[in-house]
Amino acid sequence: MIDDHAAPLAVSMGEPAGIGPDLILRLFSERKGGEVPPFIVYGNAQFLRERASRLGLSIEIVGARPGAAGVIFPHALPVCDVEGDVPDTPGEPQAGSASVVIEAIAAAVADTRAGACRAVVTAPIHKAALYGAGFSHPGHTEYLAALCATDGVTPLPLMMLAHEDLRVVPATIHVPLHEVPKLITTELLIETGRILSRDLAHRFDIAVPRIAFAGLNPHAGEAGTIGLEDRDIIAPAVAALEEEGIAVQGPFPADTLFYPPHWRQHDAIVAMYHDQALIPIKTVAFDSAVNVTLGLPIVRTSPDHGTAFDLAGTGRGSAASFRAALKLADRMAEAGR
Ligand SMILES: NC(=O)C1=CN([C@@H]2O[C@H](COP(=O)(O)OP(=O)(O)OC[C@H]3O[C@@H](n4cnc5c(N)ncnc54)[C@H](O)[C@@H]3O)[C@@H](O)[C@H]2O)C=CC1
Ligand SMILES: NCC(=O)COP(=O)(O)O
Repeated sequence: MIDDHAAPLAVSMGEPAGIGPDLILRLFSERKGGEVPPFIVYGNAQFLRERASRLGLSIEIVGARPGAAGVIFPHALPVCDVEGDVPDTPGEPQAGSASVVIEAIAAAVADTRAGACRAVVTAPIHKAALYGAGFSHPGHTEYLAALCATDGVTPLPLMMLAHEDLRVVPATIHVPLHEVPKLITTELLIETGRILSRDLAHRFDIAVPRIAFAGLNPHAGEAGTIGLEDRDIIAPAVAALEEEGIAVQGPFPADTLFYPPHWRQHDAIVAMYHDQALIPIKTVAFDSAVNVTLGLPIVRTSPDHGTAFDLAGTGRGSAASFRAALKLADRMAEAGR
């Protein structure tokens, strides 16, 4: 039986043309002192050797399975090799690398679901580069939910961006803005509130999570005079969650909800769409916020940023959010034990 306390984190390599591999290699280089929890990379070992060499990092890269990662990590980077031809072309995604990127995520999830790894930490992907290889999801969040389907049932995944005391959850995720009003249903918001409350308690040790809902329209609809969704869809969801004993409030006008004295009164804010949630948190904490997927049977985190093609292969760029993602995955996995 696997002692999952000693199991590594599973880090998927992400887009090879992006900054993700650079940051993984740099964080491995900084592992001494125990600040970075042990991890195993799912990706192409030969490509990682080439990127390390480009960055001037002297790193031994060893093919491994998760069970051996803890022993290897102090002296070499364990890599669960995903075979394929992955050229090292920073800033220029290659169609031929896409299947490796997709398989790396699937393998990391499979090993984590099997208990061989403690949590999944994903490096950023460039979705457009993956569609030619059959990828059909708008992001990791949706792909991870599909990979976690059980008996044909796909869990509802929540995207949460978390930074110290500010946590935001967009109720709709990767969808065009014009589709948002029809996708926001009372049922979706109730389910979102339930999952958020449960996972904040279970994974973040917040005994009674306080959740605020943002409105959709200016001034949360101004009593139904500037749009009806706030009154007719969001308010009933808040009332239903309150009936269930969940500490919820709202809908609040979104513009002033992100005024610090307001958001500090809540453990998490449910926003109605992607940018309503992500603009405030990336504005105050771009360097250190972490993207977390809730609602899954596994822990998944990732840095809050994307592939940063302009920085890939240069050694520049901040590893702070990626480091925070590793540390948060470690803490969440521990909290859920
Ligand atoms: N979890 C994931 O897989 C994510 C993937 N993406 C993907 O990334 C691609 C590029 O997206 P963009 O909107 O351009 O966002 P981006 O985050 O890649 O870049 C935006 C700006 O932030 C800078 N930046 C990003 N990471 C940085 C770091 N670690 N240190 C310093 N500066 C950094 C970049 O240089 C750029 O100027 C898209 O294909 C998008 O879908 C975006 C967000 C998350
Ligand atoms: N802007 C963050 C983002 O879109 C990340 O999406 P995902 O790949 O983690 O689903």
